[in-house]
Amino acid sequence: MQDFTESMAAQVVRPRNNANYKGQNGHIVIVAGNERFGGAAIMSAQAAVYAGAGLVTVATAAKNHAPLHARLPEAMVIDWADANLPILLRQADVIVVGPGLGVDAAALGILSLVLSAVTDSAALIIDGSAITLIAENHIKVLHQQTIWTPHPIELQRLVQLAPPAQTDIVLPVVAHDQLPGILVAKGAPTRTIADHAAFRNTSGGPAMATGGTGDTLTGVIAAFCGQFGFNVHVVAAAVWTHSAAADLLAADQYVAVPSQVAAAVPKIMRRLSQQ
Ligand SMILES: NC(=O)C1=CN([C@@H]2O[C@H](COP(=O)(O)OP(=O)(O)OC[C@H]3O[C@@H](n4cnc5c(N)ncnc54)[C@H](O)[C@@H]3O)[C@@H](O)[C@H]2O)[C@@H](O)CC1
Ligand SMILES: Nc1ncnc2c1ncn2[C@@H]1O[C@H](COP(=O)(O)OP(=O)(O)O)[C@@H](O)[C@H]1O
Ligand SMILES: [Mg+2]
Repeated sequence: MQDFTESMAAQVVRPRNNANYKGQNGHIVIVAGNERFGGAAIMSAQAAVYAGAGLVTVATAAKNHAPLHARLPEAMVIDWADANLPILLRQADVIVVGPGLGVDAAALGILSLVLSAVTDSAALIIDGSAITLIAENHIKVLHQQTIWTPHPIELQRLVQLAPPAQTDIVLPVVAHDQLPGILVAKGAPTRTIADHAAFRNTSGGPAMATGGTGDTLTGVIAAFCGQFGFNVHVVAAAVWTHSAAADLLAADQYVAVPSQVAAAVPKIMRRLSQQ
């Protein structure tokens, strides 16, 4: 497994053309946030906006609409029970499903809807509750452009491998056999794995050990795929950038508060683009 460094991230995050417009930077649809976990949807959406997504729409429980708009006016919103959601999902360049989704019957229904609406050309980021639901219900995901973002316990649910067995040698084999697309095995360090490449992240640290850090990562990965395409280097660069933003805060804060991490991402992207 190869270290993923700042100079590798700088090969992904290049300066924008002068004529660049929002339609070229990806329409992201984030399906997230039940009545308890609205914050997860807000953090994912904030990170997507701050990492440069062209358009961000959040499909979430009705209760979360006003708080989302108050915190993040850049994001659009749709009720996740709205009959138009499948149309929106079919228009998306990148879909995030799972942060704060919950694991009840309603959440399972929404996840099934997403899995049936995603088009072949869209990237699909599966996180949090969606991973737990897929594992518990033995759902087979066939979508090729999938990005899985489990923490070690979610990964254990998914592939029946306890955290100590999630080694650099074993994970690529298991990912190849069981998970289509790209695996982001979060931890210290996070490893980003595809069929022909595997990277160990070199940024980040324990200041990130707080609820919401993973929700924020989903938005950064989504925005990177929306702007730079779907491949393992782009995803590893998103992981590096998210943790580097946390490192920036950790230089003079004990805790890298997730919404502050999102707010620091544009600074890191600017630094990368100037290299
Ligand atoms: N503000 C919010 O709305 C938040 C919502 N969240 C959502 O809440 C749902 C449940 O997620 P959770 O991850 O809390 O619950 P889970 O039940 O999936 O996993 C939690 C368990 O995993 C363990 N764990 C996590 N990382 C670990 C590591 N690196 N090594 C060893 N053990 C580890 C925890 O200690 C805990 O026992 C998800 O949908 C998530 O997106 C969380 O992100 C927290 C914040
Ligand atoms: N000690 C640590 N060192 C590096 N990264 C960490 C550390 N602790 C947590 N993280 C990062 O924080 C994130 C936690 O994700 P997750 O558990 O899904 O959070 P949540 O679901 O609460 O948003 C991952 O990206 C993980 O790599
Ligand atoms: Mg999580």
